[in-house]
Amino acid sequence: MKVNSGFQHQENPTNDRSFIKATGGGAYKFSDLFKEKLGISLEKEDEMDCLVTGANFLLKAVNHEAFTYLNGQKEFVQIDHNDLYPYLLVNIGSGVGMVKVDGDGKFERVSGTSVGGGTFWGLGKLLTKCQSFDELLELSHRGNNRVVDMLVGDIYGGMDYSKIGLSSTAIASSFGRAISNNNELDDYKPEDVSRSLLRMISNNIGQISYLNALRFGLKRIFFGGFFIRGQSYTMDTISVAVHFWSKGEAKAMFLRHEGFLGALGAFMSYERHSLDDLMINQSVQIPVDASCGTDTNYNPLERDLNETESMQCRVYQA
Ligand SMILES: Nc1ncnc2c1ncn2[C@@H]1O[C@H](COP(=O)(O)OP(=O)(O)OP(=O)(O)O)[C@@H](O)[C@H]1O
Ligand SMILES: CC(C)(CO)[C@@H](O)C(=O)NCCC(=O)O
Repeated sequence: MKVNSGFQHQENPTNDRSFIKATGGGAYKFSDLFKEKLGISLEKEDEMDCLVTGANFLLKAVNHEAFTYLNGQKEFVQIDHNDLYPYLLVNIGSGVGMVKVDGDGKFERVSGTSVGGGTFWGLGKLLTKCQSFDELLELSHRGNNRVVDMLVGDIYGGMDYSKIGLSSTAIASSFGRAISNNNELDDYKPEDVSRSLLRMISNNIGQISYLNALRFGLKRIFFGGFFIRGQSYTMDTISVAVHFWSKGEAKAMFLRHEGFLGALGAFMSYERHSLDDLMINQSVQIPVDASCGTDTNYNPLERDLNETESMQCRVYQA
């Protein structure tokens, strides 16, 4: 569930309780709990509406919101407001949603995959016995996927398969090495398993995203969702997948506030008069570092802003 930071008291037809906007499945799932324990009503906003509203807002209002990430290099992308649409928004949460965005409030969910962040966390937990998502990520930083994955070179006796553009180090089959040598799970280091899993899932998402972009002739793919969390390896793998499958034609772009699109969208859906309070000469405080997670390499402010708790961005009235 994504909740926004706003909190309101309002005359409500049914009661006079406080309410907050909320979106995603949790807005339904935890509605009774919020009411019972906190006396707060959740006003449900559609998840896809909120995602798109949040992404559009960030892309238009926040300087240096989007960036590419390749070979450890982060490069901010200048967004031309007049040439933003159409684009593909890929939200990697527990599952993955792919949304073709054509404008404000104009979008279509064109695809999705159940192999997403929940898969990494769930399967990773089973395979490595780690206790937290951060621990699993930490493991992946130290691992070597080549121990677990079957590479093209493993199949071709160390050679590239250049005729179809596959180098000897390309993954031919994720987890493919585990079929050999009668190995058991215990024979593999959790670090290597975690890295292979992260690579498999990120690669797959990158590939499906590109194919969907191709399907609709979209030039730009923006990736969001809490799975990414500014992780260099995750972003690098997704970027490489998009680069590889598009033969360099398309670039993956990431959002600095990737985990907050839905919450921001829900916030934006407060009634006009409430939003007006924020507009004109006022600014919104958006947390910039809340999604940094454990990746010590991740600094969303790098080359852009000083280390501050929040950033200011102006909200313009349409
Ligand atoms: N500290 C964490 N604990 C658990 N999962 C985390 C953590 N940090 C990042 N994640 C990743 O974020 C994913 C959830 O992301 P997010 O909150 O955006 O999605 P969601 O709303 O649960 O899912 P969906 O978009 O499918 O509804 C998890 O599956 C996991 O891969
Ligand atoms: C079910 C939702 C929309 C809930 O956020 C998300 O987890 C998702 O897009 N899952 C992928 C489902 C699919 O398209 O196969």
